Amino acid sequence: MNLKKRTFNYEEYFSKYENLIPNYENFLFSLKFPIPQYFRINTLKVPTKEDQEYLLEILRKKGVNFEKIEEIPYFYRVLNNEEISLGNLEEYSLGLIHSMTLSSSLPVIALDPKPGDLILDMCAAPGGKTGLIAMMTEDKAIVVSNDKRIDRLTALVANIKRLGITCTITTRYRGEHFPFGIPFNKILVDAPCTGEGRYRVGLEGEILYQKGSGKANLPSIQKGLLVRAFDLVEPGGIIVYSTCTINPKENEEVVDYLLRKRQAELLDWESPLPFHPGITEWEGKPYHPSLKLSKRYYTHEIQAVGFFVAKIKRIN
Ligand SMILES: C[S@@+](CC[C@H](N)C(=O)[O-])C[C@H]1O[C@@H](n2cnc3c(N)ncnc32)[C@H](O)[C@@H]1O
Repeated sequence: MNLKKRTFNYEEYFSKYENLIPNYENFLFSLKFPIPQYFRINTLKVPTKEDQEYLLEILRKKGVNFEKIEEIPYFYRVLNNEEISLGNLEEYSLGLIHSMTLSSSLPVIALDPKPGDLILDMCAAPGGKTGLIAMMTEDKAIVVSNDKRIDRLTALVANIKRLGITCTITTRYRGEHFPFGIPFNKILVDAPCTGEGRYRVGLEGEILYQKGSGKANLPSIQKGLLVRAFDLVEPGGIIVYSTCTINPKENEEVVDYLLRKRQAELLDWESPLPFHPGITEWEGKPYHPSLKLSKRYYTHEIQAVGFFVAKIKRIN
């Protein structure tokens, strides 16, 4: 396929969101800069304050400049982005740290995993959120980490091993067909999406990191995943639906679809990062008013990948 045919000018591409994205000009400007790298300390392998301080000191000595993220425990922002590749560090190979964008923690914070929970991570690979769930529950929940792609499952299993996690079972199903019979009390649907929250802009105004055009049916896949998650979770259980895209058709409209099909309600939760409420209308189509409880995160406001997060409760 001719790659040029797939790339768009960014101003043209994002113009449909001009009235949706706050401080739109700042948003466009921010796309010209790389998103900072972040890492988190893996407390499963580095549990004590003393060892954490020692680890940070070693990283400093190796030339990693970073600052602590006050809002989210154990996360650090790399300040000398261009000079550092976190994945090449020995501390990464040993599983003492894990690199993941800051906003990737938000769906897990919304899920609020606790020791003893039985959790399905429906689209789990390569495992950033599974790893954080394991860390937040001190490896004491049971986490079924599922993904449909074998190549990505390989990366997931490698990450689980590297991070010293023992509480996971990995499975390979299309989420829409994940089998019934396991009484999950929490399910994370970190859905495949167009990834607009990751897009950056090249020197000629071309969009970088844009995925292929074979994703046209994403909203229907996302709806299938979310409805199945609802049917799998126990009554009273929690589902978190998240994407790293801006498109309301992959976000609010998917949750709106669930609210029309099933007895579900949106829940509020305390966000550590600034957000904008979900929208209740797009291109003339009204969504359920409670969608304002979902949360939109924009790259230029959080200096991380843009995200959408909705916390949902199964009522009956
Ligand atoms: C946004 S990524 C997940 C990232 C992951 N949660 C993490 O934190 O590392 C979406 C994942 O969904 C998987 N996927 C796509 N379609 C799927 C389906 N129908 N069922 C299950 N997984 C699917 C993809 O292979 C991809 O790994």
